[in-house]
Amino acid sequence: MSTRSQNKPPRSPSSKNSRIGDLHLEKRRKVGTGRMVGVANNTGRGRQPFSSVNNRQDAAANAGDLAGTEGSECGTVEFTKEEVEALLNEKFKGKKFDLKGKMEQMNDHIRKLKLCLQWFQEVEEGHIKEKEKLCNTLESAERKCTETEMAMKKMEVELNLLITELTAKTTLLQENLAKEESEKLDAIECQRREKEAKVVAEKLQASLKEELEKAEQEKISANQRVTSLNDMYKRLQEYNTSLQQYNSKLQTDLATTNETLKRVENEKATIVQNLSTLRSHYNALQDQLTASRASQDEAVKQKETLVKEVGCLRGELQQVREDRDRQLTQVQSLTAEIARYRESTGKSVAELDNLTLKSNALEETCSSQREQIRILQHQLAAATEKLKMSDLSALETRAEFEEKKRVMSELQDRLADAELQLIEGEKLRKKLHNTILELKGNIRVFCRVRPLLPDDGAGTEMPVVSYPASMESQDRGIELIQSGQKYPFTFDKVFTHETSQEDVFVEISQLVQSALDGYKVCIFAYGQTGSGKTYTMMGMPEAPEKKGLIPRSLEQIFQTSQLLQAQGWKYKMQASMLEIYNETIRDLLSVNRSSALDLVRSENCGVGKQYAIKHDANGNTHVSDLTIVDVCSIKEVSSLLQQAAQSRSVGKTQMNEHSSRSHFVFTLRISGVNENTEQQVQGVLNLIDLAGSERLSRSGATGDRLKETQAINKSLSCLSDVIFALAKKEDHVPFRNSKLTYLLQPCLGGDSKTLMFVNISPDPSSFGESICSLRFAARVNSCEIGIPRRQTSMRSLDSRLSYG
Ligand SMILES: Nc1ncnc2c1ncn2[C@@H]1O[C@H](COP(=O)(O)OP(=O)(O)OP(=O)(O)O)[C@@H](O)[C@H]1O
Repeated sequence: MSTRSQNKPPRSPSSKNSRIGDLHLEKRRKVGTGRMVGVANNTGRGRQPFSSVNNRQDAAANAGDLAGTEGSECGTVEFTKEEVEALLNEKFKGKKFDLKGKMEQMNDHIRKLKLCLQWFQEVEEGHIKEKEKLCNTLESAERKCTETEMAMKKMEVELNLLITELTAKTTLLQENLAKEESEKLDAIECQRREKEAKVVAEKLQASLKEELEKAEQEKISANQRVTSLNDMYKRLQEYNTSLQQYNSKLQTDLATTNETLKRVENEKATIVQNLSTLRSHYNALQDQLTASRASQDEAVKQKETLVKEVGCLRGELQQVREDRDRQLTQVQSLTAEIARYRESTGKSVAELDNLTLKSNALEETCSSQREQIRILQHQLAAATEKLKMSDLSALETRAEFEEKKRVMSELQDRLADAELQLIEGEKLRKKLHNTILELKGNIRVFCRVRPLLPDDGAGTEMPVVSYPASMESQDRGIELIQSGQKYPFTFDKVFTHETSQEDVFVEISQLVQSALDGYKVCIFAYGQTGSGKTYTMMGMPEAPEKKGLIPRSLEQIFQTSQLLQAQGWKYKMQASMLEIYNETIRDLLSVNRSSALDLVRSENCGVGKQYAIKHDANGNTHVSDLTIVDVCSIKEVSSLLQQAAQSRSVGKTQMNEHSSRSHFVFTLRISGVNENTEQQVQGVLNLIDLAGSERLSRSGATGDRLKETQAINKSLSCLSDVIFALAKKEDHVPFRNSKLTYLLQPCLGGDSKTLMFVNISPDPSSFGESICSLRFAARVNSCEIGIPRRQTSMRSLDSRLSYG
């Protein structure tokens, strides 16, 4: 057993070869011959059932024994390789002319050969049945996988629709809520303003009330003053009346006095008359004077008394007059005082009027303010009502919102459940996908035939490529035809010249997806120059439908990584691009533009930047000093691809106008971490466009081109050496013989998922190269590499996203 196979993990029971080996073992046990010499060991791989023969004679004798004993007993005989070889090499013994003896020996030999043939047919049938069984298992697994994928996609679409609907509803509700909230805020603001206005109005009312009270007080005091003035006026009027009465009394007294005076004067006149009478009488009396002197004296005395009396009366009158004047002065002063009082009363009245007016004005202001207050109160009541209403509606909206929130959280729970289911489904899908890949073999080979080009020798010869129509090799078989002879090949998939770029990509999209799941994935295109490798890998990026696998894979990687964000995955991508030209590595993303010159110098003088390839324990490849660029979008990678395309070594050959003269290696390192599960994955996607193989005789190359072609052919032959060594499970695999094989070591000999495209030209003149390519591809197809291993771990607290 080789060192490589010792290191390999135990093979799964589903492994095709071990199952065939087991079948053999079982069959042998059934036969019960006990002749299990080396079968279990040697047929364990299913590919080399026979060990080399050391002693052919013994083996032939064994075969003879076998044919003689078991063949007759059981009808089924098994042969080892040694036995078969011994049988084939068996020489007839006996004398030269013992024809009978030889005849018998020949008959015996023919019988053994028939038995051997019968055994071969049985083994072949067993193989075919097993193959059919495996095919059926594969188909059912694929069907299951497709169904699961369909269900997942459907569920995803439904969930996306649900999420969109919910998001729209939430937005609407949030808008409504925001509207309601703003209305509520407006109402609150309005209420606040109204409250302020109310407070101001109340303050105003209070101040007005105070003023009113003051005015009323003033009014009361004024009224009191008016009342007191009125009282005084009344009293003065009364006094005036009493004075007038007194005056009139005095006038009456004066009149009485005047009457008395008149009476007195009348009396005086009477007296004078009396006097005259008396004088006459005097005369008479003179006579009587004497007689009457006495009477005269008496009369004089009387007169004196009367004069005294008149004087007294005059004094009295004077006194009365003085009294009257005094009274008059008093009346005048009282009148003046009354006038003054009247004046002051008038002033008070005016003041009172003024105050009344002011009071009226104040009352009017008060009433208008009251009216205003009433309106404001009305408005306040309306605003409060509105506020209540908006509070109610806000409550309703809030309740509705809460309800919606509850529904939403329910839906979110359901969504989370569905997402969990999705994750589970995704896990199942990955598992199934990996099982399928394991069943299919870890290094798979797809064949692609390009269409005939105008420059090809179309129509001059018969077509060289055909596709068998049998169900068994549908989409998997290809036949090369030359001179009526068919050379059939079967691969994992055969794409005809009509297959579009998209259809090709569909077949590898799952493999690309594996890189995101933490696998190392390697896809490379192999074929003669001009067979469509660059078209397959890069395509024509300017025409979207003709985009090749590299841009399509990157688009898928970025799109899927975006989608996986919903499941908590965060990815970091780093891209690097290099070419191997004449066994020298060139960094295609180097900013140092002189690298091309370096290259020429390095080739010619053996100097220049040396990029060293190293593999670590995890099977990760590092190229020292290589530019690694962090990329976040397809746009960034596209511009890097453009930059690389411009730096690539391209030349014109007789077979291709723009021939890639180097191996182009695009590497995308993917580091993912799941924030929810703390799971970490590290995948690598290697996309390689190999330089075209070319026969020197056909290439017509000379000088540098010849050197290039030789370098290309050498590295490709190193690649085939590696593949052959792997196929033969040799102890030593010459990975280090070329930069290309050393770079691809983890993909070819490690735990990567590797896919090779073998590109074929349908041009009849390329038949030779095509058959070489197909034979090489068939060899690769039979090659086993390690079981793909996913690079996954759990994130520790302080770990960072980094490349190993
Ligand atoms: N499937 C296809 N459909 C249409 N045209 C194709 C297809 N495959 C290849 N071609 C055309 O064939 C020509 C050669 O293809 P391409 O340059 O891809 O070959 P190549 O194998 O990369 O050659 P080299 O090894 O010399 O670089 C190009 O003009 C390309 O457009």
